[in-house]
Amino acid sequence: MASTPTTQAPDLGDFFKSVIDSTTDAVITKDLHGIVTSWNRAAESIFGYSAAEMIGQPMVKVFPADRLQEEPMILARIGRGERVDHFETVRVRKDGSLVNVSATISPLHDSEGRIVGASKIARDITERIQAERTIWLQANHDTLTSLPNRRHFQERLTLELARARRMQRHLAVMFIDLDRFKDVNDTLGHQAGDDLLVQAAQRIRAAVREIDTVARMGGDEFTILLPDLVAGDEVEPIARRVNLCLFKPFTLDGQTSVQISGSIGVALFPQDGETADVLLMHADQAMYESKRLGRNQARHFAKALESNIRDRMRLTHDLRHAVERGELSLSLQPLVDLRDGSVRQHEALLRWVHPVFGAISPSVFMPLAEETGVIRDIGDWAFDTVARQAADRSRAGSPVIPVSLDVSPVQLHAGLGYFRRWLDEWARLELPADALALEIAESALAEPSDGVGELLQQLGAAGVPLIVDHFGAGASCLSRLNRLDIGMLKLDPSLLRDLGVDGKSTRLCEAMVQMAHTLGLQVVAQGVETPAQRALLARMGCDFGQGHLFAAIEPGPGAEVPAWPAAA
Ligand SMILES: Nc1nc2c(ncn2[C@@H]2O[C@H](COP(=O)(O)OP(=O)(O)OP(=O)(O)O)[C@@H](O)[C@H]2O)c(=O)[nH]1
Repeated sequence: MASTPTTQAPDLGDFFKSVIDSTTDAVITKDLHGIVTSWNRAAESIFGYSAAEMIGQPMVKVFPADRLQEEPMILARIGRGERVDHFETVRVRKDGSLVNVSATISPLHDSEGRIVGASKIARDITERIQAERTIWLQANHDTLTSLPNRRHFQERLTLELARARRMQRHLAVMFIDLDRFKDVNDTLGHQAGDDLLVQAAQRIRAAVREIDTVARMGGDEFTILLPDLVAGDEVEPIARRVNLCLFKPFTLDGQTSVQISGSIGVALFPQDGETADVLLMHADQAMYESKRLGRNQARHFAKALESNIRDRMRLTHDLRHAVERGELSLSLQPLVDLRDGSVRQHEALLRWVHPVFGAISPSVFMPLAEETGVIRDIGDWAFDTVARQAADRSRAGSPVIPVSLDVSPVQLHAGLGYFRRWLDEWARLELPADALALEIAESALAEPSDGVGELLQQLGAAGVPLIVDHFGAGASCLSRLNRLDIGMLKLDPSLLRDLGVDGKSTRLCEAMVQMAHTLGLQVVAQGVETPAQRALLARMGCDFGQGHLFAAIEPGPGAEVPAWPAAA
């Protein structure tokens, strides 16, 4: 800065001039019209204007456009003889940059006590404000995604609730939990998981309105605050957009394509809760309802709870007609020979696409089908479909690939008569007896009633290959394996989770494969997802693999984004 005379107020003695020029605070005086009358060295360095450039100029020359209204307010207070203490504001430097200042402005009096202007002492607090901002950002934001964190979200929610109450508006809280995110970490690594979280955060942010707050609550949980709603039904299309944006494949590490989905719960103010805590809790509960009903969907808290029972009744009712309405389909999952990669067999899995609710997870409809006994009709339909397809292939001269069907305890309790029709029909179609296998869950074997044990023996004797499904997931009943005519064991996917990562899990799998082979059983590993798992299983002698690695993750009907569940 040029060494121009800086203080031009004629009434200050040399002593005071040197004191004022030696301070690091800007010391400025102005008249009652806001015209600068003195400007010390520190003012020159803080604002970048020399005294010559400022004296005689309006003080507002250093005010940003959006703060111009502060000057009349300050001058009015000075005119009333009041002081403005530690006023924190922003000013603009000569180079256009902004500077945060804390100013104390006091009235200046002439020798007769009349107010003639104001003195202002201003301190540059830019560094302090930036440090405070950094601390605030760290305390209120998630470092991975840069989204607001739980604490910030709760603060915003509390503020917006107060506003919604005042303005008589609605407000919504959305709770989102990614589905099966753990699998991404487990199969592709934590870094890829992080990458997915960052991309998911960006997608969710882009799917909502500018005024909405998206936060990361931790792990794979996100929340959205939707303020200023006229009615709750505005939330539905937003929830849909969020479901859709998460359902589109993600590219991780620039190359691996991964598909996930999200389960959403919605709670509305005021109908579902009046406070931040209650709304968050209810949105969370509704999110769990979405998970329970098959994931990849959104549920509204009140509707979710109210309609829970109604939905069950409706699904139970509709399930009875699903067969005749053509809503069921079978998806064939290949069992791949781990030695040469050939497909030796298929498992036929049931899919149900409900006309209103969309794809319903088998984990939802199978228990209903069992409770109501409808599973017997559905089982018959599955058998007839499989038999027809096999007969068509056979007639066309193609080899019949063996297929297995899941059989529930309810079907087993129906006795041999139920299966006799299947066996007769299979024989009538001149299909190979060993080309139809039945899969029985390990749990059904644990304590089979006498009738079921006998039935399994009869089926085995009739040449029907029997497979134990989900072996190793529950109470494995090894003695049954020996007594019944079981030909194959399917290891539960949970056994593969830590394969190759954790030595114990790897040894456990190996031991199960050896044990099965000792008993003369073939082994299928279910839930094979990576080439590394496949190679390891092949090395330990496992016969077959089944899972995403072999069946491309095709969306198919089971993976459609379902409709918002309308209250029936
Ligand atoms: N990569 C990564 N993983 C995280 C982070 N924070 C938590 N996790 C993992 O996120 C996973 C959350 O899994 P859950 O939500 O319990 O389970 P999920 O696999 O999503 O299954 P569902 O929620 O039942 O669909 C856990 O495995 C955590 O270890 C993180 O910052 N980065």
